[in-house]
Amino acid sequence: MSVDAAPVSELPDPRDFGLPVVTEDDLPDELGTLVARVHDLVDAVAHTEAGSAELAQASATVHELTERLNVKRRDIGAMLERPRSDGGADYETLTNVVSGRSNPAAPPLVLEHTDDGVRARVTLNGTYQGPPGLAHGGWVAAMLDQVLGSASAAAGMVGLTANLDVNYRNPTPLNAPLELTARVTGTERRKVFVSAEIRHNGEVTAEGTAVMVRLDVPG
Ligand SMILES: CCCCCCCC(=O)SCCNC(=O)CCNC(=O)[C@H](O)C(C)(C)COP(=O)(O)OP(=O)(O)OC[C@H]1O[C@@H](n2cnc3c(N)ncnc32)[C@H](O)[C@@H]1OP(=O)(O)O
Repeated sequence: MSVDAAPVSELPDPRDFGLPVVTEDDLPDELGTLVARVHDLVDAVAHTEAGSAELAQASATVHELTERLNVKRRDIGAMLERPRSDGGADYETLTNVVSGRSNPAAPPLVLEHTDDGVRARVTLNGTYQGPPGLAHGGWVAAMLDQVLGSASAAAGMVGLTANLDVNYRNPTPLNAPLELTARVTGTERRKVFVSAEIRHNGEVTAEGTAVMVRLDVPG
């Protein structure tokens, strides 16, 4: 097994897969503000103890807003194109549920490239609760899946997760800063082997490994 990453400049263009592509210029600043506020709204709804009248009023307001926003909907599968300093481009799924820029359900996870892979920082609010006061194991796996896939993509190998293996070492806390790290550990034909960890205060709460299978570019 060896690490045999393709140059990042060879990353596939989502347009070749028939996916719509938007740029940061297509995203108004107000969308970012709305996403952050709806993210907070979900947490507020999950934990409110407001009375019936207040709840009825809030429900009507939210319903009206939903109708207004649904008048003009973006196509599902839209990809956000971000220019790189070397002239190439990075792509991310705009509504990705873990890291999507326009998805209020995303934690949101802020990701950066490192010398050996990727690092992400995130704080999960009470919306991501599983056991009382702790992060849901499914979300822990989802976040690991995301950084594992991103590490593969960062190495020039965009693929889908074929296999994901998670070990929960310690409870993952809510409302506390978490750090995720991931890297490619090897390749074999179209298979990309990746590993990742989640840490809180330097202590590993969960670790994962995955087999990503590289996408075949159409044509
Ligand atoms: C920037 C990106 C961030 C993305 C982060 C999020 C990542 C995700 O959540 S992806 C979504 C979840 N994953 C999916 O939906 C994938 C569903 N599965 C599939 O589509 C297919 O099974 C797929 C694409 C993985 C593989 O199918 P296919 O392209 O036909 O590959 P196939 O020819 O069968 O296998 C290729 C190699 O992978 C291996 N392989 C296939 N499945 C597995 C598996 N489950 N476990 C281990 N190895 C596997 C095969 O053995 C073969 O290896 P070898 O070269 O040694 O013979």
